[in-house]
Amino acid sequence: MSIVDNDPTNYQLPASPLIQVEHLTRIITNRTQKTTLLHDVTFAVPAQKLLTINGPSGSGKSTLLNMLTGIDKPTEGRVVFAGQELKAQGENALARWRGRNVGIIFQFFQLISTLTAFENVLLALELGGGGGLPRNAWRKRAQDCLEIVDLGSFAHRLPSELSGGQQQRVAIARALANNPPVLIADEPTGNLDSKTAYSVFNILAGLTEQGKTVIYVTHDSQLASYADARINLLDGRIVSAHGTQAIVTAKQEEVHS
Ligand SMILES: Nc1ncnc2c1ncn2[C@@H]1O[C@H](COP(=O)(O)OP(=O)(O)OP(=O)(O)O)[C@@H](O)[C@H]1O
Repeated sequence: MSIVDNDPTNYQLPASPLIQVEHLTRIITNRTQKTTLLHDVTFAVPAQKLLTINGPSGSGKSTLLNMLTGIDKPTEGRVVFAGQELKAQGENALARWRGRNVGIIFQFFQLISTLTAFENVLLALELGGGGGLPRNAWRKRAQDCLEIVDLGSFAHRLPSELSGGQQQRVAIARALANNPPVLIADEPTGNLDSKTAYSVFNILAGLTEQGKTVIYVTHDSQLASYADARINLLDGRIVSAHGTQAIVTAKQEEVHS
């Protein structure tokens, strides 16, 4: 077991972590067996950086994301977000916390097909309460979010009139609508060709300069390597990490990549 912060390009003072993941273990028990989906996972998510969670199918990425968003609870360990432990909150409080603090971006965009790009973003403001803005500022905010992802002139198109990459940019605009400090993207480019994937990755990476902390889950190790910080998972354990304080729990002979 070792603590690593071994990226030679990480010469700046590390930003203080916004999210601390401490000894997370998730075990599922059914009638016949116990399955360990995550095993003693510890790392810090640096504020205003993009951190990738990388690993092959079945390595535990989605399980870990569900803990980070408070959708699932760990069997052991805890997630501490800006000093507050998630587990300590009830379901309703957690849902409110998610609405204020986390914008989620999905692999298949999950835009509402009958609404325009603008209306999809506006709906997020209506459902999320506008991120502290008065109602009369929401339409401008929706348009501004589309401008951030360079889709201002596509605001009145339906999702079916947009390319896959453009739809994912609308989904990023929607995630930004209520101005959360953290964006969590679950295989956001898994459904896109590599060139489009790279441009969507760049948009998300660029948002760190506007103060956002981005957690980006991907099975694409090349894309993951462009990130400020990354952890690599295999069989529910961290097998390596760069640019973040993480505890590697895999034994050397278990590392396949
Ligand atoms: N409810 C469950 N019961 C038993 N095993 C589960 C359950 N949910 C997930 N698993 C197993 O846990 C492991 C981790 O799954 P997880 O979905 O977190 O992986 P992943 O890295 O996100 O994979 P993918 O890239 O394919 O989405 C897998 O082996 C999966 O089969």
